[in-house]
Amino acid sequence: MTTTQIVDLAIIGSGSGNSIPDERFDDKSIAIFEEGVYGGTCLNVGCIPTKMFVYAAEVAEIARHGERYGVHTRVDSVDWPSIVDRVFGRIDPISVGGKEYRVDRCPNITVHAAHVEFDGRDDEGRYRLVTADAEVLASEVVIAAGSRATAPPIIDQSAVRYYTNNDVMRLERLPEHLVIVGSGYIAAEFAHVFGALGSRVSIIARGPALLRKQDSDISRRFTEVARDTWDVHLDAQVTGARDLPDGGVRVSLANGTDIDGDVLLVATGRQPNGDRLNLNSIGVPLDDQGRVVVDEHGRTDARGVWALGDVSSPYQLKHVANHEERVVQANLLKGWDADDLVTVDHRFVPAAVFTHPQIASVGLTEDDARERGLDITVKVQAYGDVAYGWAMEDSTGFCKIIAERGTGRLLGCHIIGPQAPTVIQPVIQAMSFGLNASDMARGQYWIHPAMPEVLENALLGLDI
Ligand SMILES: Cc1cc2nc3c(=O)[nH]c(=O)nc-3n(C[C@H](O)[C@H](O)[C@H](O)COP(=O)(O)OP(=O)(O)OC[C@H]3O[C@@H](n4cnc5c(N)ncnc54)[C@H](O)[C@@H]3O)c2cc1C
Ligand SMILES: NC(=O)c1ccc[n+]([C@@H]2O[C@H](COP(=O)([O-])OP(=O)(O)OC[C@H]3O[C@@H](n4cnc5c(N)ncnc54)[C@H](O)[C@@H]3O)[C@@H](O)[C@H]2O)c1
Repeated sequence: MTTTQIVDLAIIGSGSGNSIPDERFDDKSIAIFEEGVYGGTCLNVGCIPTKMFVYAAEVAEIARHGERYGVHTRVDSVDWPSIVDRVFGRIDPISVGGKEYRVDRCPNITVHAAHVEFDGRDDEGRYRLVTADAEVLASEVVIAAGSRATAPPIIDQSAVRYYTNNDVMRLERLPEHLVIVGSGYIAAEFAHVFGALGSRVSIIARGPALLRKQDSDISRRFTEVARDTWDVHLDAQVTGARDLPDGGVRVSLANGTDIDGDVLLVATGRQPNGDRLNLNSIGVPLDDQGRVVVDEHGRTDARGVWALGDVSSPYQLKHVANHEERVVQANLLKGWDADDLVTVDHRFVPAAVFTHPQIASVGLTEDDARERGLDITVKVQAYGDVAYGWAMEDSTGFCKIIAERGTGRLLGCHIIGPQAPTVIQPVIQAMSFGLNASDMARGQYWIHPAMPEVLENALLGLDI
């Protein structure tokens, strides 16, 4: 039987959307819809569990290479089931607790554990949201429905058993040989995790390099390191995939190569979930990438309907989804027509790939800057040429800074090497607050001999 509920606000998705209702929303009736695990991607199948596995992988890497520094360590064995238990033994209760909090301790909030879609508007202009057993009429709606893993049709339609980030972290056994299709963030992070923990890893990339959206020098260096570490297939076109009688999988390539492994991971991008919301019924368009179209305040074309995060953002990153959530949250409180609505800030969005070596970036790549016709100066500083990188005997890491000649305006920074996501943070700060390269380099102390000296030396080396 269908029940009907009338609410002030409906929120689709319990990832970043779950952070919207705080005490300032206590006087509003709210419905939250969640078709999957409460808490969304980052908590359950994204950032948090992956980085817990990455940390275990780092521990293994350090143990494996201790010999080089005169410390006699090695990896005796890896207890994969206990790693899985530790990770999800900590994460699952957070999801359960988050849902219980909303259900039991927020009297103004109803949680619908169901898939929801729009079904137009009622006579009073409220949005009609329908699940299998409920109808909710909402004055305002926040679409925070995220994105989902996609697989190329050749794999999806082949009936081969494949994994995505949703289930690969819960494998019962560590695979002997993991085959990964894709060469972006998720491929790079899981190659590191499984490789360091003891799996043989094959990566199948359709292009000539891995992590091709990075600055080309970073992508090139990472590809070199990856080829020394894993079995990497570049310019490879998948022509088929099938299960093998022994329980393994075979991925076939156009050049005639068959890659046999025991687990296939597909990491070929994530599709925004706006196509599963019947948005036509309320006149909200998707752009050519499938994202819900929003203005700089998070408003869609339908009055009272807002969107944020992976479903609408050009950046599929949690810190961006969090930022957009805070913008939409503030604007909901101000009101749709307020003349002081908060604006999203996408000027300097940083990102990091927690693979090995770590990678971090902010701003323009060198190619982007040149394509824009900017007059630039570029400095590449090796980790091995500053004290801490030298102490580590690092031979692959570097920091690349791109600045505008004449003004010293910082345009981009790209780092590959130990602690890259931490080392880059001062550049994000400088760019966000308008500090130029010379002032940043000379206007502060840099702790000696800490890793950020790689950044200091890169800045000092610019020919401004
Ligand atoms: C493996 C992996 C690792 C990642 N690591 C990082 C990282 O290290 N750093 C980083 O910044 N970002 C990372 N990301 C990206 C980050 O997880 C996402 O950008 C972020 O979680 C998006 O948040 P969101 O609120 O937009 O969507 P989500 O958290 O995905 O929430 C959307 C929710 O909506 C629900 N939903 C969708 N449609 C409906 C519907 N019709 N009805 C009901 N419910 C619905 C979904 O079930 C989901 O729970 C990673 C992603 C993955 C996959
Ligand atoms: N550390 C982080 O911040 C982090 C970690 C994981 C994921 N994420 C987010 O999640 C998003 C999704 O990650 P992802 O790795 O799936 O996507 P991605 O966009 O990073 O990489 C997709 C890869 O799949 C390849 N590909 C796409 N279609 C293909 C096809 N038909 N056949 C073969 N290869 C194909 C692309 O060439 C690319 O190498 C990322 O873009 C990122 O925004 C972030």
